[in-house]
Amino acid sequence: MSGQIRIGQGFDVHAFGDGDHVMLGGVRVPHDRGVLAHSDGDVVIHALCDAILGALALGDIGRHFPPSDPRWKDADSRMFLRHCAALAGERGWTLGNADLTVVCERPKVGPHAEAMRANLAADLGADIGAVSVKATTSEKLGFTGRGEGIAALAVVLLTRA
Ligand SMILES: Nc1ccn([C@@H]2O[C@H](COP(=O)(O)O)[C@@H](O)[C@H]2O)c(=O)n1
Ligand SMILES: C[C@@]1(CO)OP(=O)(O)OP(=O)(O)OC[C@H]1O
Repeated sequence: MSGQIRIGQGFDVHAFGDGDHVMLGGVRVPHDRGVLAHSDGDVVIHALCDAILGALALGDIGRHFPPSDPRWKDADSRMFLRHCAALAGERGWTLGNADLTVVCERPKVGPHAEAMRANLAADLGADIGAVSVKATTSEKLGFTGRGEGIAALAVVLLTRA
């Protein structure tokens, strides 16, 4: 294979707080808690942005969208993702695939995984078959197990001819 490849990984956590939903992969998932965040607190998208930025060696999401900047207050994280996808595209990189794991006891992610994949694939300009969304509990262990917060991990592969 004569093309180039790049791999990137991302991880994000948000604490639960008051609220009635969490945003996951751009999907509004009903829940008895919300998350504490400057933006809409979408851990899936934040981890995915960091994976893309990592593959590009362009820092992290906080460098591009500082939490101190009032422009990003309550921001729709899909805008962050489209920005990161554009940075990759401008440099000639195409998504090979993205694999995401959400870690929480609740809410159940499975029923929303297909809608999340569709949103993420649209924002990445990728085929939905290249975007995977999985979930696991942490078997009641740690901060996710105690229901204190939600975490997400992302791995991406970028390709360039
Ligand atoms: N928030 C979650 C957590 C898990 N799932 C689904 O349940 C399966 C079993 O989870 P374990 O942690 O007990 O292995 C998991 O494979 C997911 O399919 C979920 O949808 N949402
Ligand atoms: C998304 C940003 C935007 O200000 O803030 P938060 O929503 O707090 O999310 P986090 O993952 O903690 O940090 C990254 C920031 O760029």
